[in-house]
Amino acid sequence: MLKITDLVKRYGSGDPVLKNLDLTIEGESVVSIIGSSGAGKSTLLRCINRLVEPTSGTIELNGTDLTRLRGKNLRAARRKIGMVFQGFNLVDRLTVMENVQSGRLGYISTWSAITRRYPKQDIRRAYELMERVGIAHYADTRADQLSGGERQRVGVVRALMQEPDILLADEPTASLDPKTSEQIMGLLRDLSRELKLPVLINIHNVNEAKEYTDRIVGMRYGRIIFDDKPAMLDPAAMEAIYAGSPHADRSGGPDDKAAAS
Ligand SMILES: Nc1ncnc2c1ncn2[C@@H]1O[C@H](COP(=O)(O)OP(=O)(O)OP(=O)(O)O)[C@@H](O)[C@H]1O
Repeated sequence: MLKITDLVKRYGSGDPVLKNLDLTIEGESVVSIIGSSGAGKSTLLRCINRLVEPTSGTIELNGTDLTRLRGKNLRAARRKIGMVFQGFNLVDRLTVMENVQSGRLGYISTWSAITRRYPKQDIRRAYELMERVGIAHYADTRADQLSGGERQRVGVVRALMQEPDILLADEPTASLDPKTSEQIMGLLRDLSRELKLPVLINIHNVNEAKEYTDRIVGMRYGRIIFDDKPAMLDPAAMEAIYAGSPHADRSGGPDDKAAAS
């Protein structure tokens, strides 16, 4: 369970960009965070894995307060947080298998990692996951030979190799065409169910949030102003979240066919 309490983030001496946020995510559920540009969605995700240092408040993952951890304990806790990125963050010149195995860094010895002598069980697990997402035949292919959707599948498998307790996805479909984008969202939803893994997705595409996630959290100016099932995201809620922001912010950008109501 992820339990965020009274989270504040201020960059430098400016106004807080996260203002006393409370958010709890239990069990296997797919939660999307929506909101206009600058609402604080990425900052929230980055506070959870401590890429950004929270100013105050607590972030508990299965009972451990992540905000208090340092050094070895922080590294151990981070292993339990899988991250999927908009730009995939793969190492292009490495193969798919090598990229996927980088999710095991921190679990295996430095020597094994440098010599790429991965433990048998890690190779077996990688193949299982790659089969599951349809990229096993690319195991020995360089990452830069793959399409965007395939690269994101590599990113997902790499995150799952960490045996995470939660998966965070920062605009995971923003670089993909609409069809591929839907496939990746469907995959994240299905994997959440199969692996009983909570997934938190920062997403601009409201239609995809409605279709593929169980719960929508709407942010505005650093606060959560909507937190409910997708069906409850009515025009009034949309207006509260997006009032005054450009149309593209409310839907999926220029490629999005049907604007959110
Ligand atoms: N490293 C930083 N230093 C200073 N201010 C920052 C930094 N990162 C983000 N901000 C500011 O914090 C606010 C929230 O930004 P954040 O990126 O979290 O919003 P967002 O909702 O994810 O936006 P987008 O959808 O455009 O990615 C913005 O005003 C932004 O300018």
